[in-house]
Amino acid sequence: VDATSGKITEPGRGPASAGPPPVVESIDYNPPRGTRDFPPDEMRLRSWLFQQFREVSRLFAFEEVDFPVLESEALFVRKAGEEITQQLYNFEDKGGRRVSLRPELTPSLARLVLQKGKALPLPVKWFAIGQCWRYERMTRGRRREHYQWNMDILGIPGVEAEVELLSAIVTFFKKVGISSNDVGIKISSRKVLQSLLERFEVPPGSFAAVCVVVDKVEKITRKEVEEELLKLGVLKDAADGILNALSVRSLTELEGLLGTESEAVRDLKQLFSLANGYGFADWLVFDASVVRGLAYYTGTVFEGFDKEGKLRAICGGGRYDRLLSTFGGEDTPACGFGFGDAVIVELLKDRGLLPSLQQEIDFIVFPLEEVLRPQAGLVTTKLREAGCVVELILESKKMKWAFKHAERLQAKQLVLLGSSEWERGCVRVKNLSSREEEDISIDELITKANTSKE
Ligand SMILES: Nc1ccc(Br)nc1
Repeated sequence: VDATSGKITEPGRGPASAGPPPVVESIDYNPPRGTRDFPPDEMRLRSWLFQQFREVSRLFAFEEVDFPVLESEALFVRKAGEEITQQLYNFEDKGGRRVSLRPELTPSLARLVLQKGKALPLPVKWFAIGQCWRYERMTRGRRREHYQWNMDILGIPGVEAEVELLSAIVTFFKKVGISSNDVGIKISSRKVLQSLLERFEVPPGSFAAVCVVVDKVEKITRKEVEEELLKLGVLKDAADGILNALSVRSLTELEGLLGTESEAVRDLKQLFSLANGYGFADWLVFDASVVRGLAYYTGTVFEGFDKEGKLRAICGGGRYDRLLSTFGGEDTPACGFGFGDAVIVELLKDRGLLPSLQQEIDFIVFPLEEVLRPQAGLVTTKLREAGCVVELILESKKMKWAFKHAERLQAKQLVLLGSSEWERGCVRVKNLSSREEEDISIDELITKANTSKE
């Protein structure tokens, strides 16, 4: 590979007497458009973030699951006009199958639950962290992949499930240093919209599509929303009534609008009351305009938002009681959320809450003479067996290089093997912060290492 141009040549092509082999093509060192590499610094932050996701999921007694990033396209084809289904990263594979990179995890989770069938006791409490894809026209220059943390509860029809999920989200925020001054969670129910559509005699078959349009209300103008609603058979006065109703500012006002028998009002009152019991009601805000953009939500919907109003939704979720039956399964109550890896990092950056993450090296082992390399290997193995992070210098180097290397890696201690010390059964250990040094036996070194790791 030519170091500057990155051009590669195919070795061994053409007759022996021919000149240099032809350049076949140049390799672009950047990842495909809209995708990211994770070099060590970024990977440490991603691993830290996923560790927080996993720790919260563990505390809530959820089990981790995963699915193929490639799924049958049929899992995601829906007719409600969602952006997510219009940007499928889909194609026909070499076997002529219609497949797609997953744009979300919920349909895969539903598929696995249905695959397990009655053998799977309910409630199911599963979480997953997976890369999701969209084919965004590069005109908008947005990313085409992100990682999403999902938690889902299946088999619980009541808002007790939503409250657990909301508590998990709040637990995560608190764990990374975010408070209810920084972030809130908007709560509503699609049953609000359902009641309004019934009141205005909108055909029930357009419910999902209406939700998808109404979800755009903060992204496009009200006039454009009304035009899109009109195309779905929602007449002007109905559209006005619906959009005005979604601006109610309290559950009391909502009850005045929908009546005391409203399921939406009952669910939301119970949800807020339970959240109060858990101690996180201060994170929640009723907001009737929240509908979320996924067609399959049927009840409670929620989204995390930053109170400075600078960022896109941090996370979002809701109840999807009909999804499994649309896949041919039994009607199974379900709710869950998705939490992306991008907005949360922007928020942590903005709030100065990014953790400082360095590689942690306990020992650098350095044979001063190559003849002592096998012995250096022995010391290294024993230190690693004691649970220490050890960097063994793999080439013959000068002492000055070793010290600079230790400095760069911020290693704690440097173990030097020299023939005179070795003949006395010792190694020299330099503490790189205190600069103290001592000759100690290997057994003593390992004993100290074990003690430090207990
Ligand atoms: N659904 C989805 C997939 C990938 C990205 Br980036 N954003 C949303």
